[in-house]
Amino acid sequence: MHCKSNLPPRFLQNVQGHPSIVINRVLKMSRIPKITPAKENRPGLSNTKTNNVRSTRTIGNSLSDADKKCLLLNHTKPIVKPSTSSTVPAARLKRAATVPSAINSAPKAAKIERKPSAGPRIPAYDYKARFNDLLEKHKAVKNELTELKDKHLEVSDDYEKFKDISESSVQENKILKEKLLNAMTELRQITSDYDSIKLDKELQKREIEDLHNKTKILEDVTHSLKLKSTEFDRLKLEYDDLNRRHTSLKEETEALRVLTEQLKKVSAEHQQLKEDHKVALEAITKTKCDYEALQNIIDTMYRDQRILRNTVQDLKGNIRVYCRVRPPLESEANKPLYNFNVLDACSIEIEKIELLNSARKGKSQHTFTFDGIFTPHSSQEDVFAEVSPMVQSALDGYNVCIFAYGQTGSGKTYTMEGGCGVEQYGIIPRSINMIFECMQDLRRMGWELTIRASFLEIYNEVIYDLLNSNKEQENHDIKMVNSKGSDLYVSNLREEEVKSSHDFIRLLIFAQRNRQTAATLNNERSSRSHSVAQIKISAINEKRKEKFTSHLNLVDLAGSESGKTTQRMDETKHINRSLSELSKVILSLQTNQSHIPYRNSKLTHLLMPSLGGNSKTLMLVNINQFDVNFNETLNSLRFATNVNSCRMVKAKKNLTMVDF
Ligand SMILES: Nc1ncnc2c1ncn2[C@@H]1O[C@H](COP(=O)(O)OP(=O)(O)OP(=O)(O)O)[C@@H](O)[C@H]1O
Repeated sequence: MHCKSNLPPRFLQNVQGHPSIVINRVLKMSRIPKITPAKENRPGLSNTKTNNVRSTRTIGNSLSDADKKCLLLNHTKPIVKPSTSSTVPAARLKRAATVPSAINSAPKAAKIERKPSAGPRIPAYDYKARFNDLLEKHKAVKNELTELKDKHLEVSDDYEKFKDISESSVQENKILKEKLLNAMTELRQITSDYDSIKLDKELQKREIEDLHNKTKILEDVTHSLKLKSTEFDRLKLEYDDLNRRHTSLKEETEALRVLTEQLKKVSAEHQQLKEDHKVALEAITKTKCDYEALQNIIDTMYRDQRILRNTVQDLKGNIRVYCRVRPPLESEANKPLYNFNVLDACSIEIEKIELLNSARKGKSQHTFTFDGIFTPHSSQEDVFAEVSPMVQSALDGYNVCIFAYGQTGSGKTYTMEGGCGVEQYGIIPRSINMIFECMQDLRRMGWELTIRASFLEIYNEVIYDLLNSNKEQENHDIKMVNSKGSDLYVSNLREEEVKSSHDFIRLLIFAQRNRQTAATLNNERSSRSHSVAQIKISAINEKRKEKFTSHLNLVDLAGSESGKTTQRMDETKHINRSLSELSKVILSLQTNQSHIPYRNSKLTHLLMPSLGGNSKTLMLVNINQFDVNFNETLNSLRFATNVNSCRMVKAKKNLTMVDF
């Protein structure tokens, strides 16, 4: 490009437009003898070989970028030393070859131009014509010469310019050649580097491929390892499971072995037992027979015992009266006492010496005889020992009534209910204990017992249910169970089944509390009311086809002393009436009256089944030793003596035959 800028525009135009014409002109100029340019300054005309090289170089200088690239590519080919001729592509050789051929073709064209134009042949004899023709030719040649001279001048100028340009081009060419050589060296270096890089790259590529393959293999291995790991886990679980099963099987086997050994032993023992069993069975059969025989004997004995017991009771009397003297309490130590003497097991003597200044001067001495006397030293157990045959009678099927009679503070409640602790238990809790203890023996003899309990209070001839804690009490009337009138019941009265002594004690405590609450509401009511604990015993013996129902009435009577206030007068009226009615009933029974006035008071009416011929009655007359209560004590003892003098007819058992 640099070259182009140094050429004159016209030349450049020619060169760019028609390179062959320029070359022709140059060749033509080389034939002009006047101009003898230096051989080296005339490009491409000395010999073909040089021309070829030069023209190649010239052409190389004016190579297009594409050719240069092509050339570069040829040089950047792998390091194989090419032969000079074979490395040049055929196309390029052809192009290079066209340059000399164009140069060579220039003289031919000049020759053709100098040929005379073809016209009619001048005969040899026509010298004039030939001369004219020669003149014409001479003119033409002369003109041509002039023309050529002008052109020569013109071309000489161009040549000079071209020469300068050529020189500068040669210089440039040299520089470029050097540059090209440098570039070629660099290129070779780069090519070598490139080749080594390429090799490296190839190697790296192979390595990468290797690595890739290895990665792939590794991935495969990892995947297979993962699978193996999963398989391993599964197998481990299976192994653990199998191990466990193995252990348990081992244990089971061991246990089985032990069991087998035991089984052998047991089998031997079983055989032995079988033989023993056979012997035992024979023994049992024999024992059963003996047992049945014994049972019959026991039954007979029990019956006889019962008969005897009741015979004794009958002989003793169905109304029995005991006297109990309570000891003074610590708080009553300073109270003056009257004298009393226990003459024998059944007689008591009380004595009071009246002061000389009193209206009734002298000694007041009274002797009373009862079925038994309990001194202040007698324990609750001593008392119950005498009472228990009555409870036994209730278990034998008799109606029984046990009274505690006496003035307020004489020890009635203590005797019937008792104090705290088992030792202090009175007749009521001891009776229930005895009933439940005997129940076991009766069960063995085929008796099934049902115990029901109710607690009531009679105050001023009104019945109160002590198992009902409501202030508003329902009406309680004494009614007949059936038309025979042998059995009675109290309407709206709660009756609880008791399964144990504990059940009964719980109910007793509940009844006591209800009675105490009523007492606080109504001044000292507890002392002025009759308290009745009813125990109903229902027994059935399926084997013997017998059943009975008996009542055990345990009565804590109201204080028997006369009242001093108006209210007390009213209470005393009721109490005295009921006690006198009780006395009347007992006397009527004693004298075998056709009419027994049971219904004259609530108490006698209620106790009717337990006071009649078909019952047993025990009265405990409680007295204290206080001098001040001497007269009341005397009254109590007189009342008890009256009762004691009454001897009932032989008691009848409530036994009935049952057809199951
Ligand atoms: N045998 C006895 N041994 C010891 N203490 C007794 C005896 N008898 C009664 N007592 C005591 O005497 C006091 C009065 O007895 P208790 O309350 O039983 O008399 P009561 O006749 O029932 O009186 P009330 O008619 O007022 O109910 C009580 O504190 C009681 O513990």
